[in-house]
Amino acid sequence: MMRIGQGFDVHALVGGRPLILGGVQIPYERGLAGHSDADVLLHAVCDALLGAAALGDIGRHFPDTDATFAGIDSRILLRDVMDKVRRQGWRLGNLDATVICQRPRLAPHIPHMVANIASDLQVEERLVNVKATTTEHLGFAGRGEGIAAQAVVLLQAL
Ligand SMILES: Nc1ccn([C@@H]2O[C@H](COP(=O)(O)O)[C@@H](O)[C@H]2O)c(=O)n1
Ligand SMILES: C[C@@]1(CO)OP(=O)(O)OP(=O)(O)OC[C@H]1O
Repeated sequence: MMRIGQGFDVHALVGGRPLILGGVQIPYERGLAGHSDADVLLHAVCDALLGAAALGDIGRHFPDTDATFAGIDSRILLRDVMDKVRRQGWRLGNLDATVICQRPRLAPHIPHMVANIASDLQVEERLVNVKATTTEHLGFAGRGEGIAAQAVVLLQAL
C-alpha cells in the first residue's frame, strides 16, 4: 500500500535572525521569523509526512504555545515526525520539495540540505529531492517579504 502527502509553509524574512533552510545556515542579511528556528523547508517536509500518514499537522504535534519548542532546531522535529510515521508502519518512498525564494541563491546549498534531510529520515539521498525557484519578483516571495516551501512525499507500507 502507498500513501501520498503534501506540505506547505511560509515564514517572514526579518532582520536579526539566521536564515536556516533544510538545516543549513545560509549567509544572508535576514532570516526567517518563527517560534522555532523557522526552517520553512523542514516544516513543509514534516507536514507532508504527517499528511501522508494521516497524523494531522506540525502545529498539532509541536504547538507554538509550548515553550519546549521555542528556538528549537527543526531537524529535531523532523526526526520526531519520521519516528511517528515509522511507528504507524510506513517507510519513505520518495520526497520532493520546492523552496520559493527570490534571494539568496540556494543552489549551492541544496546538496547539504538533501544530505541533512536524508540523514534525519534515515534514507538514502537518492530518495530526496530539493529544488529552488524564484517567483520572478512577483508576490510576497518575489518582494523578499518571506520564503515559502512545499513538499510532496510518498510513503510505502513497511
Ligand atoms: N532562491 C533561488 C531560486 C532559484 N534558484 C535556481 O535558479 C533556477 C532558476 O530559477 P527561476 O525562478 O528563474 O526558475 C532554479 O531552477 C534554481 O536552480 C536558486 O538557486 N535559488
Ligand atoms: C514549529 C512551530 C513550533 O515551534 O513553530 P514555528 O517555528 O512558528 O513554525 P510554524 O510553521 O508556524 O508551525 C509549527 C509550530 O508549531
